[in-house]
Amino acid sequence: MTIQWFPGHMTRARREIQDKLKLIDIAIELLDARVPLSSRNPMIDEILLNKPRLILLNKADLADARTTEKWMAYFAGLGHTSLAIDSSTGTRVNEIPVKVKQLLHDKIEKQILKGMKPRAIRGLIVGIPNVGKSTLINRLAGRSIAATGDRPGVTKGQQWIKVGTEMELLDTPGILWPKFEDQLVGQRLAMTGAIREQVLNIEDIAFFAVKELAKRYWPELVERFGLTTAPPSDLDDADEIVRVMEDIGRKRGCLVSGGRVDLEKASGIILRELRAGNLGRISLESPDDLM
Ligand SMILES: Nc1nc2c(ncn2[C@@H]2O[C@H](COP(=O)(O)OP(=O)(O)OP(=O)(O)O)[C@@H](O)[C@H]2O)c(=O)[nH]1
Repeated sequence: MTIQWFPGHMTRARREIQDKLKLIDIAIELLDARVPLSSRNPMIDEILLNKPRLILLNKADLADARTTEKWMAYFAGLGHTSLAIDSSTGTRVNEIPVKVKQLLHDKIEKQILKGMKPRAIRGLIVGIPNVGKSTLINRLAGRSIAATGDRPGVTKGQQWIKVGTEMELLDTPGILWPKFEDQLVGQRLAMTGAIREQVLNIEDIAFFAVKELAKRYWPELVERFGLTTAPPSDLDDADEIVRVMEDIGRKRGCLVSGGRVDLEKASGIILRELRAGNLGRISLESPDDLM
């Protein structure tokens, strides 16, 4: 689901998360492993302040494993512990309570030293729309709980979901906004399907996708679509990208009268297969780009 975010919504979302922070021991920041920077809220450090934090690179099943490793090293460099997971199948999700306990080790020790029986660790999942918050909550809870489509501003009673015996989660995640002002962020999120096609034109999104794929994953493109065309000689030449899109369209029989390629149809195919992971595991951002 895509939400329209206005400055007022952002302020309210931020306040709602900060109210919830008072109730919890740790924030669990969910990012999309394919686009960890673009799926990251630009104000996250200011919002979470000094709350202990675990970063989860979700949808790791769709991302390039080597690039995900690099992202984990990148976040370690910023002082954050991270874990790559797949909430849809549950891969490595059971490591979350373990990591959380490690991160709060000192606090738990202090409680024990004071003779207190440590209570369950309380966590809050935060992330931008479509990053997988509800899927993860349901996975951790072992049953279907989170109302997908929960929106900021809709108050309801706080409920704690038990995750094993030592952890509890707030049932409603904190919804954050992405970095809208950066056009590249919008394009990358659109490629993953996090931003609806109504906002950006489908052919434009597929154009960006083919450009990115030609840059890093040309062999995967050739293999998936059986391309016979040469790679673009200049990635900044729009005609060269469209030539590849047309070849994809021809290979998939997206033709209109006169033998022209139906680019809209071809675009739909490209995006659907990219998002479903049919081209292989693809990361659209790498820490190498930041060098
Ligand atoms: N392949 C894959 N898909 C996932 C994973 N986690 C979530 N998804 C899919 O991503 C889509 C969005 O997941 P949600 O759990 O609804 O995301 P959300 O963050 O709660 O979204 P909002 O309700 O819009 O805030 C759904 O189609 C999920 O099935 C994952 O680890 N791997």
